[in-house]
Amino acid sequence: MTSILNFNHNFIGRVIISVKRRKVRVLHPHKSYSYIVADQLSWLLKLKRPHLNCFISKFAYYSIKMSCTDPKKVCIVGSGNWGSAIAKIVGNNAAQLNNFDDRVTMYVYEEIINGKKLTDIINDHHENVKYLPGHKLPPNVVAVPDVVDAAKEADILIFVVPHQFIRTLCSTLLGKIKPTAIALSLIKGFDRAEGGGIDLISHIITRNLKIPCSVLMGANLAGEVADEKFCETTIGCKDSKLGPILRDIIQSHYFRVVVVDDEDTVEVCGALKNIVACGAGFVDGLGLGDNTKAAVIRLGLMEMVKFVDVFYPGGKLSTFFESCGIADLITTCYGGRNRKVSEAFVKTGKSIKQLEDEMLNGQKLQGPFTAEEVNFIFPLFTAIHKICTGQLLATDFIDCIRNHPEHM
Ligand SMILES: NC(=O)C1=CN([C@@H]2O[C@H](COP(=O)(O)OP(=O)(O)OC[C@H]3O[C@@H](n4cnc5c(N)ncnc54)[C@H](O)[C@@H]3O)[C@@H](O)[C@H]2O)C=CC1
Ligand SMILES: O=C(CO)COP(=O)(O)O
Repeated sequence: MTSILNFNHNFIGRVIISVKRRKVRVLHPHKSYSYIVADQLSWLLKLKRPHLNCFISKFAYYSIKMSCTDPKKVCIVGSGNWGSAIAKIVGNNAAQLNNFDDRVTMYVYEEIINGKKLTDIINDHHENVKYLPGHKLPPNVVAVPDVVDAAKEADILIFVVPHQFIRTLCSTLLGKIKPTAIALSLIKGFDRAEGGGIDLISHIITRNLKIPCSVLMGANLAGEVADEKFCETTIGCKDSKLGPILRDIIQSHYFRVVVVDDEDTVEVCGALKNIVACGAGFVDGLGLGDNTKAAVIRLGLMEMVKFVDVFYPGGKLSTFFESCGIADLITTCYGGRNRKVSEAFVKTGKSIKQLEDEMLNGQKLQGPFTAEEVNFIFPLFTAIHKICTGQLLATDFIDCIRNHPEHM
């Protein structure tokens, strides 16, 4: 049963009581709202008189007022291909859901396109004409060229830049954001740790900005998400209170979220599958068939599992069966940019950098960088790195697969 009660003095909003769910919801005139556990106001529920204009005691009034929280402000740090596709979902959700502020800021690395600033184009025409042409962004998504201006008031920071820019952004943001903010990283990649080895991007964000950072990874080719074609994704979040908040701002009827607590494994999957996708591209470039590509995908998956075992012990095998694992591996090995450029690399003999510039119109590849960062121990990843950097011929790739320890 849901009852609506209007306060008849000191009006602060409407109270919706859901007896079934034992929750009291306060709708503030300024969109602030709060869920109050029914136990706290159980006397109110005991009235059981729907549509009653009731007298609220001072105590109840203040307890409701105090628990009214401001709607959460969201900032998207990044505006590339994926950043813009996710801005479409987040902008729509923020406009519809009471617990989020309508206005979503989006940090845009400023560029001049045909004599106009990209931020002006986005704010005037609601389209990122460079990185996601042909898709309208909701008008409540506001492009901001200064990352501090975009992020300083945000309660939720969604990081979605190519991983090579994260350290600079963190140092710019240090001390300039709300200490209570939380972060969600959509960035697939690693960075080099200062003392050697690799660093997870979410760990860099947490360490540098001193805020918790969860991750979102999945089989999510940006163009298909922007076209509203159905897909799944995985949020890795250890804090059971934050997971639902992050899911609410990101989930839509065509973008379904599963939250798991195995944060590090989710992130490692998102980074490593980009290396395997380069291998899949070599197979395509060499004209080898789907069976060979499947072998590369399988061996890549084995190395991903091993990588987690060695460097992030305690990770769950079940996480590899979420969207962030096998599903993202498959979609990227068939439809991603890493695959596409790697195929062209074999066919044209041009360098990866040259092809990235020629083929991606400013978008960035993550696979070759990541292969360089993990260029040790793992034979498939190492072979892919060596081919990307010209230390090995693409035609030698099959020998690497043939001699992989999995076949010994
Ligand atoms: N595009 C996709 O389909 C998906 C991408 N991802 C991941 O999301 C992350 C971001 O990817 P995209 O949004 O596709 O980016 P993108 O590949 O479109 O990269 C271009 C972005 O980099 C920005 N940029 C260029 N120079 C910069 C600088 N010096 N400082 C800051 N920003 C600069 C550009 O302004 C632009 O926003 C990556 O880690 C990627 O792996 C994840 C899922 C899907
Ligand atoms: O991560 C992706 C899909 O989930 C996109 O992969 P690419 O960067 O290879 O396009």
